[in-house]
Amino acid sequence: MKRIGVLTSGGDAPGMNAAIRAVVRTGIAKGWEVWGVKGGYQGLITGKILPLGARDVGGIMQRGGTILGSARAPEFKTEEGQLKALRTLNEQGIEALVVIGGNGSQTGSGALHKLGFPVVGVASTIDNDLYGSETTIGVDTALNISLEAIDRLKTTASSLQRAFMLEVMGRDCGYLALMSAIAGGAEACVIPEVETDPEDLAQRLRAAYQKGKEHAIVVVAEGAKYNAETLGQYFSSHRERLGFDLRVTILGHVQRGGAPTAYDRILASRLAAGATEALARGEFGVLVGLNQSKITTTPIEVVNSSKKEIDMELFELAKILD
Ligand SMILES: Nc1ncnc2c1ncn2[C@@H]1O[C@H](COP(=O)(O)OP(=O)(O)O)[C@@H](O)[C@H]1O
Ligand SMILES: O=P(O)(O)OC[C@H]1O[C@](O)(COP(=O)(O)O)[C@@H](O)[C@@H]1O
Ligand SMILES: [Mg+2]
Repeated sequence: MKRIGVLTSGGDAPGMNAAIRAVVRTGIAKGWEVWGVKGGYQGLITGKILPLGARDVGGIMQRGGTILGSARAPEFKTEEGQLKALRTLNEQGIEALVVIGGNGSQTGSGALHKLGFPVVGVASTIDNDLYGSETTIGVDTALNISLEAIDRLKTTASSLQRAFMLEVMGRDCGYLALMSAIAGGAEACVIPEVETDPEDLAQRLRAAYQKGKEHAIVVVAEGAKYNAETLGQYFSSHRERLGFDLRVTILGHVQRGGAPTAYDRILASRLAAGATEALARGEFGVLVGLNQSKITTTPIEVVNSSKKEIDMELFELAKILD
C-alpha cells in the first residue's frame, strides 16, 4: 500500500479532527501517503482531494467540527454518484479509504466495499445510533453540552418555580436524551423508543411539584413522537395541571459545537489508529469501534443490517432517580 484517503461525512462530531490527525500520523508512520477528501462523499464525487502531511494536522485536535469539511451528499446514494467517486479514487491512485462518520456514512462505505474498493469505517456520530461500537466519536462531548444546559436551566427554573422541556438531538435515537437525563438529574425523559402519554407526563410533573420540588426538567429527544414544542403547547394552557409554569428550550446545533472532551479525543485517536492497523492487515469492509474497552472491527454488512438498541434498564434507572 502506498497511498490512502480519509474523509469525514454526515453531521460533524467533536473529535473528528483528532481522528483525521491520527489517520494521517499513523498512516505516515507506516510509510504511506495520506490524502484528505474535502466535503465528505460530495468531495469524492467532484475530485476535491489533497495530500496531508504530519504538520497539516497540527493544532487541530482541540477544535470542534472537521478541518476536511463534511456534507450530506444525496448524489452518493445513487450508483452513478458512487461510480464518480470511484473514478476520483482511481485517478488519484488512492488504494484504500478511511470513512469517519455515522450510520449513513457507513452505508456509503458499505456501497464502496460492494463495488470492490477497500474501505474501513471509523464510528463517529453524536447520536450513538451506529451498531458495532458501544459509543461513537462526539457522544461524550454532546452529552456534556446537554449537561451544561440542564445545570443552567435548573438555576433559572428553581428561581421562578418553573418546568423546562429541554430538547436534545439524536435523530431517531433516544440515547443522548436518556443519558443526559440520568447525568443531569432530570425529572423525566421522553424518547422515541418508549411510548409517552402526555397525561402520564403531566402526572409525573405534578407529583414532582407536590413533593416540593422547585423545578422540573424534562429531557425530550428530538425524534420522540411528542417533541418539546408539542409537549410545551399541550401543557401551556394548563398551568394548574402541572403546578409549574413551563418553558421550552431547544438545544439545536449547539449540541454539536465546540471543543471535544478528553474522552472524545482519546476515543478518536484510538479508533483512527485502529483503522490504519486494519488497512495494514488487509482487513477491509469493516467498522472500527469500541467494545468492552477494546478496539474492535465489525463487518460493515453486519453494521448496516443491525440496529443498536437502547438499554431499557437505564430508562428504568432514570425513572427511579428522578
Ligand atoms: N443508503 C446510502 N447509500 C449510499 N450512501 C449513503 C446512504 N445513506 C447515506 N449515505 C451517504 O452518507 C452521507 C452521510 O449520511 P448521514 O445519514 O447524513 O450522516 P451520518 O453518517 O452522520 O449518519 C450521506 O449524505 C450520503 O452521502
Ligand atoms: O445538521 P443537520 O443537517 O441539520 O441535521 C441534524 C441532525 O444531525 C445530527 O446532529 C447528527 O446526525 P448524523 O450523525 O446522523 O449526521 C442529528 O442529531 C440531527 O438530527
Ligand atoms: Mg446518522
